[in-house]
Amino acid sequence: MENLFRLADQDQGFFQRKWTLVNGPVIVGAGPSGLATAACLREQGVPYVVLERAECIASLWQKRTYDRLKLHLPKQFCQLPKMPFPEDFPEYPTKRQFIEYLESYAKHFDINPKFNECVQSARYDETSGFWRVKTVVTSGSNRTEFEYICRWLVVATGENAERVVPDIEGLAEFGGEIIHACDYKSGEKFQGKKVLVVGCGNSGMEVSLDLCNHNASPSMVVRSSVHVLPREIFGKSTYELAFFMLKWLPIWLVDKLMLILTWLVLGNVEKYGLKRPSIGPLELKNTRGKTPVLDIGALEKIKSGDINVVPGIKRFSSGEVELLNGEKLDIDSVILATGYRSNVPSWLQVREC
Ligand SMILES: NC(=O)C1=CN([C@@H]2O[C@H](COP(=O)(O)OP(=O)(O)OC[C@H]3O[C@@H](n4cnc5c(N)ncnc54)[C@H](OP(=O)(O)O)[C@@H]3O)[C@@H](O)[C@H]2O)C=CC1
Ligand SMILES: O=C(O)C(=O)Cc1c[nH]c2ccccc12
Repeated sequence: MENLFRLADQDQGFFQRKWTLVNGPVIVGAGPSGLATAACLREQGVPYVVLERAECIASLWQKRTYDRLKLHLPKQFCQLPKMPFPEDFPEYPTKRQFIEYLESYAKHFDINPKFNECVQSARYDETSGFWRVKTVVTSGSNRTEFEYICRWLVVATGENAERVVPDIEGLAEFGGEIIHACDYKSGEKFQGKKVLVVGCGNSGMEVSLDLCNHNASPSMVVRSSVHVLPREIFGKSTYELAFFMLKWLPIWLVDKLMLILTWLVLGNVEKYGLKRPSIGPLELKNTRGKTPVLDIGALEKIKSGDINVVPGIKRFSSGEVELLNGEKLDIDSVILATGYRSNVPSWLQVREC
């Protein structure tokens, strides 16, 4: 303890840093994982503090998702521990239903995150055996620095904390609207527009489909390769099937079987410009974290030509994009479905081994 007080005192220089000793873990992030951790600790009677940079739980779900979003894995794979989804939820809950469930989950387990509190750094102090977690609390234009001292740190900030915005030549000269997929809500305002969707992950595919459904004309950039799988294979969830097979079979064999089954359901998708990676879908998820696309209708639109699949981008110019094959397209808007990244490396200070 003496060590601890010395530690906390070091920083109390010109302006006083407020600090608290947490008698249990500090959980960073009030998304599904942070909430699940907090609920399990609550049940065990372990105290904790949840720190959340946004002013609400599950901010990615509440603020950075489009209207038509549904879970694309069956509900039994997405519910949090100790409280199942309500019986009347459909197999694939909507974003609204999922948020509603998370809100009632937090309420049920009496989880009260500290909102608007952003972790700046977390460092483990070997001498004292404590974590030192520095935060900034924002309230209007006020910023207050704070520090938590705790024995355990739970990192629950996810893989999608920050948007990835690529630096593509000429993007600044394009002149039309450019948004990231996290700011896309619906295709309504793109009616009649020619839209370039950059990226063909689940976001790129679903945004392109939504644009079609709102009578816009999307071109979707596929710069490398992508695994498109059906959401269901012969009435069974593809994810469930893969999950089941993995109990008995090695991953390479499950990958082979999944690709055979996928071929039976979807046919050869490479002829539509959707080249498959050389590594199987599960192996790719495992080694590179790249999620397969679970098709919910975009493929039909690609086959019918309503979604135009195009190769990588060379450069943008005013109202136009030039592709790597030399083709030039007139476009009105650009949607960057270029993915997300974790922000953990920017604040978690771990010693290099
Ligand atoms: N219904 C659901 O449950 C949904 C789930 N998700 C999930 O959210 C997570 C994020 O998905 P998503 O937003 O699609 O991001 P992803 O990281 O999965 O995909 C990003 C895409 O952008 C491409 N890309 C990146 N930079 C460029 C560039 N400069 N030029 C051309 N293409 C580029 C990537 O291509 P490359 O592969 O060549 O790098 C890739 O196709 C995933 O886990 C996904 O499964 C997303 C939407 C819906
Ligand atoms: O949606 C995600 O983030 C997933 O991880 C889905 C997923 C991972 N591995 C799979 C294998 C087959 C189908 C879906 C998935």
